[in-house]
Amino acid sequence: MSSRIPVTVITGFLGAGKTTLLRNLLKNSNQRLAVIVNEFGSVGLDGDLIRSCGFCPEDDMEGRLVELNNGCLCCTVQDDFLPTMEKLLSRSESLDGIVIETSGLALPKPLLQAIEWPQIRSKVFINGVVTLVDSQALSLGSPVGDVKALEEQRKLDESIDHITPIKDLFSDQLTCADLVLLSRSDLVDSNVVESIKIDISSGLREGTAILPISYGEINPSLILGLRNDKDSHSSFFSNKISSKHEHEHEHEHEHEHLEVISTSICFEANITQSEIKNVLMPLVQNFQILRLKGRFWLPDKPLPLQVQMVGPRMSTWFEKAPEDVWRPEQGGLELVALSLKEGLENEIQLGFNKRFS
Ligand SMILES: Nc1nc2c(ncn2[C@@H]2O[C@H](COP(=O)(O)OP(=O)(O)OP(=O)(O)O)[C@@H](O)[C@H]2O)c(=O)[nH]1
Repeated sequence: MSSRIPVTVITGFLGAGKTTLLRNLLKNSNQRLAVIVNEFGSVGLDGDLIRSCGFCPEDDMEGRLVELNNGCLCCTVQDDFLPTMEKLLSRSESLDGIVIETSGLALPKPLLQAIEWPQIRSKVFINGVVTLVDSQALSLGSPVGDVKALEEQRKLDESIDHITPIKDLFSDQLTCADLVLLSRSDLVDSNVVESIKIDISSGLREGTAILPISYGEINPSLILGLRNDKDSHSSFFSNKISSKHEHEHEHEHEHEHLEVISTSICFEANITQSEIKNVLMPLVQNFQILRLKGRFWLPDKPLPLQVQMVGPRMSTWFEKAPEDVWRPEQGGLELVALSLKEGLENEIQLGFNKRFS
C-alpha cells in the first residue's frame, strides 16, 4: 500500500444521494476512513446519519468524522479545510483514506486546488471526484429535485461568495467528475437512464464513466480505489447477477449488478515515463477503465513510479516499494485494473511491447 492517503471527493446537489453513498462506503468498504462533511443550515443532519451507521465508535468519533458547518467549503478553504486536513494527516498511519462530502453549492475546483497545496500535497493524492446526479430530477427537467430547498440552503450561508446559477454549478460538477453516478435509477426506466447518459456525456471529460446506481449501492473499490489484489477479486466482480435485495429502508426492488472485469498484469518491458500516459489514456475510453493501480519500474530510475487512475484522472509519484513485491531485472510493470470491457491485458502488453521491445 502507498504511504499517500487517497482523498475522494463526493459532490452533487442537495438530495442527490451523497450521504446514502457515503453510508454504504462506511459500512461495506472495510477501510479506516476519515470523513469531512460540509453542510450548513441544517447543521449536523448528515453527520447524524453517518454516525448512525455505526462507522466510528464513540471514543474515535472526534477524530474521524469532521463536520465543517461554517459555510461553503470552497469559500472557506484556508480557514477550515486546510487545518482540518493537516490535523487528519498528522495521524495518517491510522487511516486508509479521506472522503469529503461537499455541499451541492460548493464549486469542486477550489477544493481540488486546495488538495494540491504545498502543506498537504506530498501526503495525499486525489483519488477521484465522484459526482452524484439525480436521474429522476434530471428526467423531470432539472438537475435538482427540490430547487426551493436549494435556494433556502443558499440563503442560509452567509459566507458563500459566488452566486453561481444551478446550470453552471451542474456543469462544473460534471467537468470535474472522474466518475458520474446516476442515483435514483430505480425510479426511472432504463431507456431514460440511457438518454440521460447521452445528454450529460458532452459535459464530461473524455473517459469519464457514467454508472446508474440505486440507494448508493456500488462496490466500494470503484469509489475508494484498489488497495490490494484481494479487493479486485472480490465476489462483487463475479458475472452480472440480477438479484433482489432487502434494504434498510424497508423496501425491495429488482436491480442488476454491474459487471466489472478485473485484470491483473505483470511483465518486463523497457518502459519510459513519458510513454505511460500515452499508452494508458486511450485505453481508458476504449475499455471503459474505471480504476487502475500500478507500479512501473523504469530502467533509469531508482524508485518505481506509482500510478493511480480513475477515469481520465492519472496521479503518479515515485515511492519506495515494499521488500516483498515483484521486481523486474530492469524495467517492467505490475498493475490491476477494473474495466467494463474485456481484452485489456493484450492491449497493454501490445502498447508497451510495440514501443519498447
Ligand atoms: N429511490 C431512491 N432514493 C434515494 C436514492 N439515493 C438516495 N435516496 C434517498 O434520497 C434522500 C436524500 O438522499 P441523501 O443521501 O441524503 O442525499 P444528499 O445528496 O446527501 O443530500 P444533502 O446532504 O441534503 O445534500 C434520502 O431519503 C435517500 O434515502 C436512490 O438511488 N433511490
